[in-house]
Amino acid sequence: MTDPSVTDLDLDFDHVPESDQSFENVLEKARTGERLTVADGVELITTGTDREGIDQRRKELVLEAADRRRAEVVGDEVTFVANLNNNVTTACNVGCLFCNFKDTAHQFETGYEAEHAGFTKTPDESRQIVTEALDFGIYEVCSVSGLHPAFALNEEHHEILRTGVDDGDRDLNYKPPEQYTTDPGTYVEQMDAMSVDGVHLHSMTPEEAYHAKRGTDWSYESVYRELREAGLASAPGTAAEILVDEVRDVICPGKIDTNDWVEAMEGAMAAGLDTTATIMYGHVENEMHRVMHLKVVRDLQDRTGGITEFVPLSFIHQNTPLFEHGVVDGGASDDEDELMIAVARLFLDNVDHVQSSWVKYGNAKGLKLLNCGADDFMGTILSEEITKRAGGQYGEYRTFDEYVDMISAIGRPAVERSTDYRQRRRIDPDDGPHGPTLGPRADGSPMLRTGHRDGGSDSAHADD
Ligand SMILES: C[S@@+](CC[C@H](N)C(=O)[O-])C[C@H]1O[C@@H](n2cnc3c(N)ncnc32)[C@H](O)[C@@H]1O
Ligand SMILES: Nc1c(NC[C@H](O)[C@H](O)[C@H](O)CO)[nH]c(=O)[nH]c1=O
Ligand SMILES: N[C@@H](Cc1ccc(O)cc1)C(=O)O
Ligand code: SF4
Repeated sequence: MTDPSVTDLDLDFDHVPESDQSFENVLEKARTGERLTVADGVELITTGTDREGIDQRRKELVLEAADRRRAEVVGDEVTFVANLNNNVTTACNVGCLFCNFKDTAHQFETGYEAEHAGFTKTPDESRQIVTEALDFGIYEVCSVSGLHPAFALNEEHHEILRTGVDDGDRDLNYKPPEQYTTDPGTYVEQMDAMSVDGVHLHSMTPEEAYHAKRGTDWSYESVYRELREAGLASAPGTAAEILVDEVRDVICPGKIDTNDWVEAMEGAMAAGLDTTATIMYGHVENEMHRVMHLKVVRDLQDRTGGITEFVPLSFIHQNTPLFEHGVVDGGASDDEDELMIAVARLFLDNVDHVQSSWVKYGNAKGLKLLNCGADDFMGTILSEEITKRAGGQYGEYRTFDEYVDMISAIGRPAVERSTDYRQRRRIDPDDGPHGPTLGPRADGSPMLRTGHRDGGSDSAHADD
């Protein structure tokens, strides 16, 4: 049976790609580094609103301008980090239509008999996973999770939420931990557990921060401060999707809106945390929405200065409700991916780094994008659930040797970096084997594929 909430989607958007600019004028503006307007960005990302489809010759001019800008802003180095992904739980009732990571939370309740593929880790289990990965030399833990109904910031928050539930308030998306087979602990306990031995903990998206303050009048800043005290070091600017509400209303009606996302990010930065920003594109949105999104990010960065990198995430469509219900028939094309990276580089004149995410693009395209405006090539990651569950094919792990080979093959210097880009080490390609050196236990030993706890199950070479 078709889900009526999916078939009734309103894709008749108010915002459509429009520009009163000429492509040549905007290209000249982009080349000289003048700040671009939304109309300018639309002209570039569409290769001219006066023509249908992508004009290949014009596209090359946009990519070339972005590649030059990248060289001016950050030089030729290509950076990456040694990181581990630890998703704490897949339990989530928010119901985003682009997501196949989540499992509806009732399946995690005690008494639910049927088998399911979801998981929840206790704080002790999270600590164990991080502790083991430290021995491989990682120095960043990236942790994003489903919004488990039993998650609360701390014990005080549990008390508030329990009362809310007694009042019959169903909007709180809360059920006490006793109702579940596995208790995820509180957010504070998870942060504390994952920040082992000075590892950099990158966690708590704006959506998760909202969940950690639901039902209270706490500010985002105070919530992020408490998480920071427990060990959090920076926050991922995911949950951004497309920062235009008419698109959010279609693909993630259960999520916080654009203003709330911005408020959460400001709160994180006011609490002293660095952040990243993302865009998840290539589904129902149009080019106008993509550039309006860039403007929201640029304005936020003008006010805060705390965004270290911008990460375009190309929609992985295969196993998602949007694709399965025929709302979209695929993801972004290669042209769209290239132009997204290039226009992000040209439009975001106040964000230094643009990431090419191999988990979304694979090795071959990921490398190409490093010549279209991107300068960062993500991280080793060790385990990737979100893209994999959506049907992504590009594996879960890259070793330092693979990184150095790939980056050297495009004639660029490979550089190991810390999450905040403040520490960097240029790697001599001839001096292998290569391994991380910036971590608490990183002594330069290679991160052997066989040594990884999921060893053998990844498919890092599937794309080449
Ligand atoms: C899966 S959520 C986990 C954290 C948290 N539940 C949240 O939404 O912020 C993290 C991000 O993964 C990205 N994501 C989810 N499904 C995806 C897909 N099919 N393709 C590309 N990115 C996806 C979205 O940008 C989303 O914000
Ligand atoms: N740290 C980065 C990740 N981490 C993986 C994500 O948490 C996630 O599994 C997936 O990407 C969701 O869309 N992914 C990146 O693309 N870039 C990172 O820097
Ligand atoms: N969307 C991803 C990817 C990502 C993670 C962390 C980042 O800082 C940037 C991008 C996430 O789940 O969070
Ligand atoms: S994107 Fe995040 S909030 Fe949305 S359904 Fe997936 S896990 Fe839940």
